[in-house]
Amino acid sequence: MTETPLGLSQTPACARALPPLRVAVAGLGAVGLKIVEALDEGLDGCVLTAVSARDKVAAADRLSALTHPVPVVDIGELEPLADLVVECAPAALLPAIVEPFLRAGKTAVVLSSGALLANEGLVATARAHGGQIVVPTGALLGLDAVTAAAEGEIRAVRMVTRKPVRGLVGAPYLVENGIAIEDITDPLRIFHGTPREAAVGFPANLNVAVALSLAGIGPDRTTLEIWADPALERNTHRIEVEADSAIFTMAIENIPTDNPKTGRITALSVLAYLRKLRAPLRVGS
Ligand SMILES: NC(=O)C1=CN([C@@H]2O[C@H](COP(=O)(O)OP(=O)(O)OC[C@H]3O[C@@H](n4cnc5c(N)ncnc54)[C@H](OP(=O)(O)O)[C@@H]3O)[C@@H](O)[C@H]2O)C=CC1
Ligand SMILES: O=C([O-])CC(=O)C(=O)O
Repeated sequence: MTETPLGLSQTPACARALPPLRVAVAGLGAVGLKIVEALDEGLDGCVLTAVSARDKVAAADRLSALTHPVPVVDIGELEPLADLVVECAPAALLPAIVEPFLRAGKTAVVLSSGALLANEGLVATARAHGGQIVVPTGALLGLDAVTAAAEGEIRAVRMVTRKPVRGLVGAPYLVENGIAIEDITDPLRIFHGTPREAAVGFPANLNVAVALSLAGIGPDRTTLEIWADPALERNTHRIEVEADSAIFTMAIENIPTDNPKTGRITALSVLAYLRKLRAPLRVGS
């Protein structure tokens, strides 16, 4: 046996090791492509077996550098090819991607978590067939602490999101309410409400608020402010939780990907989750 830096004994590889988990990725944008590339480079316990993209020709080009090429198929064809799907596509596609996996008793990792609120039946489908929907921490932080606090009593969860203007333009809430932010010179509070309302008004911008609400006291009791800030370069989220076990404040400044709405840490959160699935030492819940 060898000693690891943790002082834990490193035993020889287990003769009864589980086969690698077959992973499919639906959507090859800022999140999906990063996950695909990392899986292709090798991630313990997982193997990429299929991807889905809107434009298969463009996808073939994006995937041309993969060492282990995988089929590019329509989202309805993914399920037989994998044990788990990572949904990282536009929110409207959530049920079409996730439902076949849940019906087969498999796992669906959901990035478009805001769309779960309009598709709550997916939870019943998972329950009925032994599947599981996983909402990763994504672009946020501390959902382990929030779920722990929810085992006791949480009195309040407040979130304030500040984003650069380019991370918010085009959101339906702004269009429908005639709120123009393109030329603002000072920070502007553009929304004050609940994650349920934000999931409708900002479907591509505030998945994090819905994820937080599902971890804690739900999409109607969590409060949310959204600010457009022309001086910001990063998507920032500040969260305050008051519970009978603890009072805590968390903040994150997300460096955007090529998609200004999406932080770099989002894909990394999924990779961390996948790595834990077959790891002999698992840190964090
Ligand atoms: N939970 C969280 O913390 C976070 C969640 N998100 C959410 O995750 C999701 C993915 O984000 P991101 O990668 O930045 O988004 P992108 O817009 O960069 O990527 C989405 C991809 O889905 C592809 N797509 C469109 N239609 C289909 C289809 N029919 N079949 C397969 N793929 C399709 C798009 O292709 P094309 O470009 O050709 O149209 C695009 O490549 C979004 O819903 C986003 O809101 C993002 C950040 C954080
Ligand atoms: O919630 C989202 O969809 C994205 C987000 O705020 C971020 O990346 O910081």
